[in-house]
Amino acid sequence: KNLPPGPWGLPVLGYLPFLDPKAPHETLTTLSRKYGKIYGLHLGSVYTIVLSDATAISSAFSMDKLTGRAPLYLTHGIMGGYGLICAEGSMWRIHRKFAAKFLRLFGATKSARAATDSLTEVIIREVHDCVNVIGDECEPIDPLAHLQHAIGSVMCQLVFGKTWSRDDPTWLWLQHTQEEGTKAIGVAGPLNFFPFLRYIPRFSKVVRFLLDGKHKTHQLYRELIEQERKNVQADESPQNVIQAFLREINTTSDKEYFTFQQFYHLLADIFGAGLDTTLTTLRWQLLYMAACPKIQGEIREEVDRVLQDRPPTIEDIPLLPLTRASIAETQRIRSVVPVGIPHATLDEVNLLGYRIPKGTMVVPLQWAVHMDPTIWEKPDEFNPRRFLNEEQRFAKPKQFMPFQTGKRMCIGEDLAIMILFFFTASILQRFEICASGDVDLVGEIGITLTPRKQAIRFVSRR
Ligand code: HEM
Repeated sequence: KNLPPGPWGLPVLGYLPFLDPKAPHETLTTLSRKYGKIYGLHLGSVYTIVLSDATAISSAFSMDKLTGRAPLYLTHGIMGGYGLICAEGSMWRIHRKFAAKFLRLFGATKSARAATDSLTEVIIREVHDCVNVIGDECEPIDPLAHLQHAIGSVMCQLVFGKTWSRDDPTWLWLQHTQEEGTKAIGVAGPLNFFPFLRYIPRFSKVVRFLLDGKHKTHQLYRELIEQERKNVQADESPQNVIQAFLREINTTSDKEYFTFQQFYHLLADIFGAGLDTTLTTLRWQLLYMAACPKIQGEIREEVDRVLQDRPPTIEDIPLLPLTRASIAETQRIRSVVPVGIPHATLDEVNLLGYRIPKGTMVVPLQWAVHMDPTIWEKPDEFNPRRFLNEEQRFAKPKQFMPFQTGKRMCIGEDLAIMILFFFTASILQRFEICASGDVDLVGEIGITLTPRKQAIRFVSRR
């Protein structure tokens, strides 16, 4: 049938029982070293191909026929194909365009320099508040709660047009639901491949939990929409995603795609996709700073030399190439989504000479690409300088793809880099980050690869 090579699996279960549940990305990477840059296997009933080469991923993900989402129970069953992350076809196309438009409008993309000032202000306010709160701590701490509040507040401002104080019960509840939801999705993993498992008590409980969390957050979004409705000014451009969507409902000719069901899912997607990934990256970044004091010192020296005592601005990004490179190196060495976010074929396609059937799940194996020793010398070593060119400017090789590539590439890359840059530069301006015992750089795999909870020391430099 001209399918790619790959390992045999068991009847019904396919290769699932042989994946290391604690590190599926490593099992898949080992297979890629054996079978090559494209191989196929069955995960339950889902036929899957795994790509572990940057050029192959780029050419695959540039095809229209590969813009589908993997046929998984969570994306298609629980999310029902709504929102942006799980949508396909016209729903996806229309909302991707809409999302790109409002991100440009809010200054969250490189091509929107004019509007970036107000967004910078929002981020700097939260960074400032965050470093002050961390500065008040006397003991080693896990900065998770402080960073979550700060980055969460940036996203809340952008998406809902409001923020909450750090001890507000609604905000604590929203963060908790988000966190537990992410864990539950991890537990529910096998359901993706065997939807019938939802009739088994252990899994039916998880499904109920996820659906319940979804309905309750949607209830909150409904209230936020009603509050925001009063703030919409007909003659002003929208200030947040809620206002942008409310305006679009009135002006669009694609009314059937701008329903309230879609509204709630889209808010959840932008908020969730923006918060979890950026927060996890920043946590890894601080851990690597603690684990590599010499590199931290060099970055701090750059920050001090360029910024002195003033807050960073967007124009500083190219002026601090080592700081920028350290963010990229963190994203390489600890891919937030090591297995990548899979796509699906909407029709039969030909890929690298193989016939890939319609409905195949296509995995862009970020871990294999980012840890390939033939591309990255000593890939296990944290070395930001691999992202500097001969002129010592920041440069991204094409094999670096934390945001993936092609038609469905992350729409929040510029925003994520802005947030990560402002936080990293400001934290290093104010503190020396020191280990408090061994730094655990292994992490835990769920939907994302996250650091284990652990304390580090923030030693004030003042
Ligand atoms: C370090 C931070 C981030 C990382 C590593 C990251 C990574 C990714 C990846 C790998 C994808 C899948 C792309 C694909 O399917 O080919 C994605 C999609 C997406 N990201 Fe991000 N992301 C980050 C930050 C953000 C932010 C700040 C936002 C908020 C605007 C965001 C919004 C989205 C959305 C809405 C999608 C779905 C796009 C689509 O399906 O068309 N992300 N992201």
